[in-house]
Amino acid sequence: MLNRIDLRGGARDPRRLLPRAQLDVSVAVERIRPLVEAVREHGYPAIREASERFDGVSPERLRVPVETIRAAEDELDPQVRAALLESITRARKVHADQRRTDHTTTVVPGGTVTERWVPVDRVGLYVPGGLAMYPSTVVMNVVPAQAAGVRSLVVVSPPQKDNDGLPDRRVLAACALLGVDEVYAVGGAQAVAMLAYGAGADPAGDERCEPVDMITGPGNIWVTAAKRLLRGVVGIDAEAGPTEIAILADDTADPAHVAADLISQAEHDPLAASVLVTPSTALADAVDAELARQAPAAKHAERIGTALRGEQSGVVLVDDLEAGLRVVDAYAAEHLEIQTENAREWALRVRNAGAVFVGAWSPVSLGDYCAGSNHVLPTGGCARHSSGLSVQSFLRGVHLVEYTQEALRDVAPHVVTLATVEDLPAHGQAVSVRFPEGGAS
Ligand SMILES: NC(=O)c1ccc[n+]([C@@H]2O[C@H](COP(=O)([O-])OP(=O)(O)OC[C@H]3O[C@@H](n4cnc5c(N)ncnc54)[C@H](O)[C@@H]3O)[C@@H](O)[C@H]2O)c1
Ligand SMILES: N[C@H](CO)Cc1c[nH]c[nH+]1
Ligand SMILES: [Zn+2]
Repeated sequence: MLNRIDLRGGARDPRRLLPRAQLDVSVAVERIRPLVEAVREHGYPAIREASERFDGVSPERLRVPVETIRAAEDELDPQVRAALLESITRARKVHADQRRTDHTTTVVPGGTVTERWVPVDRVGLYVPGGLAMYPSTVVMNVVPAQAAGVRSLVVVSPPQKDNDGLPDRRVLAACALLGVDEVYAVGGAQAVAMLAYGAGADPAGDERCEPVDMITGPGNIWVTAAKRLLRGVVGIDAEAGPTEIAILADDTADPAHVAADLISQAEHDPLAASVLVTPSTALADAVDAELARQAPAAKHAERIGTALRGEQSGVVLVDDLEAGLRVVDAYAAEHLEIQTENAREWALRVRNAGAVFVGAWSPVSLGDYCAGSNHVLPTGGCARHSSGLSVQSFLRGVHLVEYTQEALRDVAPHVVTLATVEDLPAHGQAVSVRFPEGGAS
């Protein structure tokens, strides 16, 4: 069922040979550029037009009334409430430990640098809602932002035809559980553009959305493309686009579990990627047989089948686990499962992955909801340079530089020398002028 890529015999450039979708983010950026421009120029009317076109519904007012958010919590199924609260509690535990403390370094007597961690002021959190609904993503966005101390949080999520053009009810309830009361019914690239540029007074009323300083959260390829396009106008977290799972497995792995995990992430999107890397042809054959058995019976069989058959998915055959490790490092998956003997030892050697799931009892689905870890993770190879969402994503390190007169006098000749080397003498002069008696050059 899965495409086979045979890297046995020492293929030299695994990164080029590994499966990845052709419709990549750079192509999508050009397609959404006019829409983003229209939102910047026209605000609400352009957003409405895009919602009508892509979501088939455009609510009269984009901002969800606070009473509607609260009512969604009141109406929440008790079992769903309990599960969300468990997810919030576990996520809060892990994220509380991520908070960095300010630190002062005494560089020389009288000369200190203090690093202060200052939260971003206003943040826009994207919660997807196209093919699936994501109350869990409210948790994964909001918990780290709150732990960082962000003062102003706004959630955007696509309008739903079956909820009067409001975002999904469970998404609204999760917002209420976390105390978020600024929510807009808008999704896709238009939501990202609205957050970045703000949207002025709505002709239909008096609402307005103030621009944010940073946008975080996952989404489909259009959302990811808009984040890439608007990076710089606003800060963004890593690109967290269509989901990916890679599994490094040997003969000890259970093919039924491996197949179920590959299917679980293929369920997100026809563009999702499911990749098995193994030295065992016996396992590859058994997983294929399991996929053929399990995938057609899944609720979302159609998009699962599209994702599994797509060029972005496949089985990569390698000589041994050492070669497999090089392959998964080159691939840099959003999620990497290690289902091998001594899984932890292999996991600790992984350099590039959004998150690593170790052994038979830590499937990606656990991390999606209730492990305590964050599920907003870098895709498309971005795990080579970026991390998943964390408290740190919402903090900026600001240096406080404090030198006494004596400490500045001591180092002044070095500053003047470096300024002269760079032919920026005014820099040196800004120090020398403070010591007219000399000694600064
Ligand atoms: N990497 C991560 O951390 C992570 C986490 C959760 C989900 N995901 C991914 O998020 C995605 C969720 O996708 P989804 O579709 O369910 O919800 P979504 O909210 O991301 O996308 C739906 C929105 O896309 C917009 N849209 C559709 N076609 C468009 C077009 N041609 N141009 C501009 N906008 C368009 C619609 O307006 C709609 O509001 C999946 O790909 C899933 O794999 C990733
Ligand atoms: N697997 C997704 C991250 O790529 C997160 C998620 C949310 N709900 C289910 N799964
Ligand atoms: Zn998932």
